Amino acid sequence: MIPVHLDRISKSYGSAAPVVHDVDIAISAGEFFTLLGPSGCGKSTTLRMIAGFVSPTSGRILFDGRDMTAVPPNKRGTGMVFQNYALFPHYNVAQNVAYGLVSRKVPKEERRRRVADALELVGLGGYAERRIDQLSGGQQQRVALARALVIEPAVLLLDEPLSNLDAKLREEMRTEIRRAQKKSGITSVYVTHDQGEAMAMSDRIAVFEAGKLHQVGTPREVYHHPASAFVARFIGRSNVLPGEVVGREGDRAAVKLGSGATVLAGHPEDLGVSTGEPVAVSVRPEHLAFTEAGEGIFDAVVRNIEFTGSSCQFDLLAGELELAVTAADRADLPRPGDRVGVRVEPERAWVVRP
Ligand SMILES: Nc1ncnc2c1ncn2[C@@H]1O[C@H](COP(=O)(O)OP(=O)(O)OP(=O)(O)O)[C@@H](O)[C@H]1O
Repeated sequence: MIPVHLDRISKSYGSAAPVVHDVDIAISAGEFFTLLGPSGCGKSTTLRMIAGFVSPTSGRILFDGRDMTAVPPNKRGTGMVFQNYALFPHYNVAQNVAYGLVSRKVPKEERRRRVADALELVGLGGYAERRIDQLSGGQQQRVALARALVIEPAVLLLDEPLSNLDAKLREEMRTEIRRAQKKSGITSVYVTHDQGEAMAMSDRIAVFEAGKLHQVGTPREVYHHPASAFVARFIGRSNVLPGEVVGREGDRAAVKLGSGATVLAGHPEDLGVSTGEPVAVSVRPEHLAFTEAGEGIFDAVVRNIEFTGSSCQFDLLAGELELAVTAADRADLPRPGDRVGVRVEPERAWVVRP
């Protein structure tokens, strides 16, 4: 188990704006760490810099304190799992998994044992002799994972490994990947654009937008204390409410919203919030609740309701501001066209960078 440090790395192609900009991340030994963001945000480029397929324009990649920036990919001790599996179709399962051991000249007996262990680890114990084209997509991805794990890499790198699978299989496989990673203890870096996947699997998540790192935190931290409006909206849903700081109470800022109501909101330590400053406050839909009109932070009209089974999702209009509210299903909920008051659950408002 080794730590990985991305030491202020940037990447530019030609004279265009950097696709990765001054990213500094310290990944702990044994951690399952996810690079998350929308398409084109630079997460795959960052992963490729860790693998060594792409050289940073500036900055360094350190494995266990050792500078790997100039070390070629095959000398870094990384295992890769790709979206398209990249298996050899004319080899059977065991031959595919053994590939990296053959090229490392591992003796035959040891090879056989390690391949069997790796297949066991990914739940493919009885599949050694199967042809690749006789496997489902999920099984092929397990083979790809076993092939990466069998070489006992120092760092496991996974680039959107589940995007070719259907939704149900994706959920099963993310549990499998996490289980295998925990068992092997290998420091892992996972790339995805799927926030649900990132939340479910990761020890910590780095959220990227347009080459810039917005936040690094545990799933709970990025959900409850997003650093920016982008993170608040990208991780789950959020109401991002514009307002102005009018004072403080303890460690929280008093923010006057457009409706004239004031909310107390926590804020990131490094975000100075002084009186008079325009800010945005993030409140999750499940942290807004209904009250009598005139009693909350907003008066609103119910525009639409969606029943999802476990809850009801309300779209409201408060003046020109659209609000999302999630409530547990019950008989006395408001209906479309009703006028309602909306209040914030205590301690649930959070100041974010605009
Ligand atoms: N070889 C290259 N030459 C020029 N531009 C590139 C090259 N590789 C990537 N880019 C650009 O860098 C940006 C980031 O790409 P990257 O693949 O890292 O994003 P991503 O977040 O992984 O997106 P996706 O999920 O779509 O792969 C994109 O705008 C892309 O067009």
